[in-house]
Amino acid sequence: MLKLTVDTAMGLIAQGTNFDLPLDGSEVTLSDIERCYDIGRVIGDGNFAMVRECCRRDNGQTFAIKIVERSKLIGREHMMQNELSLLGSLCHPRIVRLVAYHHTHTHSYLVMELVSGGDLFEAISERGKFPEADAGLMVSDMSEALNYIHCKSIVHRDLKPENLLHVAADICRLKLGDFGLAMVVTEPVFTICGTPTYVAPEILCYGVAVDVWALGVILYILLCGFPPFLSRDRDQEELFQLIKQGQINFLSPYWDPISEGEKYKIIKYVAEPQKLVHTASSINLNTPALTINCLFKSD
Ligand SMILES: Nc1ncnc2c1ncn2[C@@H]1O[C@H](COP(=O)(O)OP(=O)(O)OP(=O)(O)O)[C@@H](O)[C@H]1O
Repeated sequence: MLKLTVDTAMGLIAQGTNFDLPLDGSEVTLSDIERCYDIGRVIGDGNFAMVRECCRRDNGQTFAIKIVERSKLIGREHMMQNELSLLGSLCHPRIVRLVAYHHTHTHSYLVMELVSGGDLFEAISERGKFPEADAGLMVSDMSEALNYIHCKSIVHRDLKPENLLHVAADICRLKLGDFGLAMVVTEPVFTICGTPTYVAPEILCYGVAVDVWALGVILYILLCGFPPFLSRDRDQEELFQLIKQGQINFLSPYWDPISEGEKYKIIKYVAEPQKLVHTASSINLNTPALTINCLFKSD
């Protein structure tokens, strides 16, 4: 048995018990993993990973285990590194906690806090849209998470409903996960990435403001059930054109019950990051994040 050690650089959490696997990232076998964890049902999947519930055999604690086939990451190894080093360095109640990670010859295993209420994408698919009060709570949680990472100059770059997890079913409180595309920004970046619906217009030159833009898009979807920028033919070029024009429409009858004040705030909110990004080197996104935080509190 190896005594569990804390890797403070990675921000890994000590459990203070004997544990069967090394936590320094050195290679183990699948049977080592299975000896430590009872790996259960699938709770989610993405382009690169399958996420399952798991239970530590020694003390019965449950976690989510993200299983990544390493062959799928060839050329994208940095995604795993980001998730380990950036997520591992974060500790915030609104951000999914990374507990440990293990590698076998073929797979990587990220053991994370289990956030059991399902992701926001599923919730939007089921409920369509949310009352302003619930949307306000969720936006406030996202805003707190963003504020925390932005203060550390970390940009998430893939803020979308699939990466926001409900703490419990029917409770509108969220935690942010999937830091595969996250990076530290010290100067404007010139890479296009993310998911088209949530991509900001300044995709050719941006900073942490891209997360604030995506939050604006999510807020719009929460309130009416469909995205503000949409190509009927699913044409990505057309979608990017619409995003660059930045014209937000509040279609009737969907937006009729929502106050003019809220609509104005959404426009301001989506417009704000663009203004900030154009001030280039000294990007400070705490301001819009706080603005978002107050969106539903001021009326
Ligand atoms: N800690 C967790 N607790 C509960 N469910 C989770 C957790 N982490 C991820 N999930 C579920 O698994 C899904 C996929 O996880 P994740 O987004 O991290 O995978 P990915 O392959 O990196 O995704 P992408 O395709 O966006 O790159 C999430 O949408 C969510 O439903």
